[in-house]
Order: sequence, then structure tokens, then C-alpha cells
Amino acid sequence: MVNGSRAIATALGLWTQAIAYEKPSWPIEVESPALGLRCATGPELSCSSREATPLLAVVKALRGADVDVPPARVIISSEAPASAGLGSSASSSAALASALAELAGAGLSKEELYRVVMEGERAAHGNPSGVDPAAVIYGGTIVFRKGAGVVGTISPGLSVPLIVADSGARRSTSAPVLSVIRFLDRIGGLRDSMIGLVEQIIDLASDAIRKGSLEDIGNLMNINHGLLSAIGVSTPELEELVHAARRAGALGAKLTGAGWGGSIIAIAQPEKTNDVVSALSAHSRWVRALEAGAEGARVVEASY
Ligand SMILES: Nc1ncnc2c1ncn2[C@@H]1O[C@H](COP(=O)(O)OP(=O)(O)O)[C@@H](O)[C@H]1O
Ligand SMILES: C[C@@](O)(CCOP(=O)(O)O)CC(=O)O
Repeated sequence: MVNGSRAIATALGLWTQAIAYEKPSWPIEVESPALGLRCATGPELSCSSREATPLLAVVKALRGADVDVPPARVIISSEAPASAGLGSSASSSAALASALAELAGAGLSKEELYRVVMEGERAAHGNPSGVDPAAVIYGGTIVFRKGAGVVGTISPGLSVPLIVADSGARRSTSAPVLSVIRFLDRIGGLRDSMIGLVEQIIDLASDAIRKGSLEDIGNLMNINHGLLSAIGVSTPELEELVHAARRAGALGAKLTGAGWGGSIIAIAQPEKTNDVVSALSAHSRWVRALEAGAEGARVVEASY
């Protein structure tokens, strides 16, 4: 997608929660106990935690959108592992922005929330396409193009779980993205052919998802993974997971996110899902069978 082709993204039923309490005075405190992240900032919006940079960018963007952010303590917890290709930065930014906006009494539209979360994504990885915030905020299963945004929604979406496994290798999003741009620039005419193939895969996969044809979706995921391997973003660990899933009966498996680590997703007939989960568990410490096409970001509770 970094080179202009479309991508399909789905919201997974993997939730990030932010709980915000108003405080009588500064600083704003943002904490994520699982990440060991703690940031206390005055009105200048800076703190020593590098990991908090995207979160501070979100607070800044809220102010830019005329949300009068009050001093607050916010605790973020996520079911998603961080830096594993599953969009944890977009979901934590969306949770933080929604909680602080609610506290400020400002109802943000989804479009406003999207613009705010994009500032967090820019701080996290430079030149994001926006696909992660779109999936997180709008929910469902979407077709996305960098520059154009959501160019289609696929309903009813997938009605079987996607099996997700984390390879455990952490990486930044920007490094593999830059390597792909460089690689595609060096392969001459093949570049356009590969982008053309991806475009065809997206059209066929959109139809297959609409029809609920798991076998077709699986085949297309396998072809897509082959292309991602060819452009150099797979790793031995990701290959091991992809092949373990297929050996256990998955109809398809591919790496997800930017690559060079992070996670794979696999799809299987419902009766094979448990076999795939247990096969992956031999190679990964984090394996889940998750709802695809889940609901987008929402405020769960507000009490005054
Ligand atoms: N549970 C969490 N609580 C607070 N912030 C989080 C959490 N998970 C991720 N983040 C934010 O997202 C950043 C990770 O972003 P990134 O490496 O791009 O991962 P991903 O590929 O999962 O989006 C962290 O540095 C932090 O700012
Ligand atoms: C690789 C890419 O398409 C998605 C990156 O997602 P993640 O940060 O790996 O979850 C980059 C982008 O779209 O911004």
C-alpha cells in the first residue's frame, strides 16, 4: 500500500481501553501499566517517555481541534501487543482522544477523531497511510488507499474468526516501509506488475469476503503473502508461523502490518480453528482467534 495500491483492513475484536479522570490541576498524567509507560506533562505537552510521543501528539491535536483538554489522569490498557503489526498505536491514540474529548464535553465526530489520531500516527511512524486509524475508528472491513482514505466497505464482512499470532519480534513500522519503497524502485517494470497483481488480489478478495468463500479468501491470502515475502518483508519466524498454520489446516495465512516481525493472520474452516490455534501456540506466545469486522471506537461509559 505504501506505493499506491489498495489494502483490505478489518477491525479485530481486540480492544484498547482508556479511562480518564478529571484532576483539579496539572499535570496531565498518561499511564500504560502493561507497557511501563508513564508520562506527566504540563501545558507545554512534553515528557521524558519517548513511547509517549504519539500520545502527546494526540493531546496537542485535540487542542488544535478546539477541545479544551482539562488536567486529567488517563490509564490505557490494551488487549493488543504493541509494535506487533496490529495497530496498537492507532487504537491507543483513539482511546486516549475519545476519553479526553468526553471529559472535555466535546463530542468528536468520527472524522474529527480520525484527524486527531492521524497526528498520533505521524508521530509514531512518520508518513502513515491512515489505514490503522480508519479500521479502528470506523470498524468493519474496509478497502483503503493511501491519499484517498476509505474507498469501500465490505459487508457483511467475515463471519469466521481470524487467527492471529505474534512472532514476538518487535520492529518499527517505518523501517520496513522504507525498505519496500527502495526495493520497488530498483526492480524496474516489475514494480508496476506487482502493484497490478495486488490490485487484482484486492478485487478478488473483496468479492470472496462478500460471498463468504473461505477457500478463495485463503488462496488470495497465500498469494499475497508470497508477494510480501518477495519484496523482503517476511522473516524466518513469520514464515514458520505461516507454514505451521497451513500445515494445521488453515486455508490461508499471511503476514500482517509492515513486516520484519510482528504478526500473521490465518483463516480456517470453523471446525479447524482450534487445530490452527494449537499449532501456532507451539511457535508463538500470543495467539488469538478473533472476530473480524468488529465495531469501531466508541465511548462505553461517562459518569459525572
Ligand atoms: N497499551 C498501550 N498504552 C499506551 N500506548 C500504547 C499502547 N500500545 C501501544 N501504544 C502506543 O503505540 C506505540 C507503538 O506503536 P507502533 O510501534 O507503531 O505499533 P503498532 O504497529 O502496534 O501500531 C507505543 O510507543 C505507544 O505510544
Ligand atoms: C505497513 C502499513 O501499511 C501499515 C502499518 O501498520 P502497523 O503499524 O504495522 O500496524 C503502513 C501504513 O499503512 O501506514
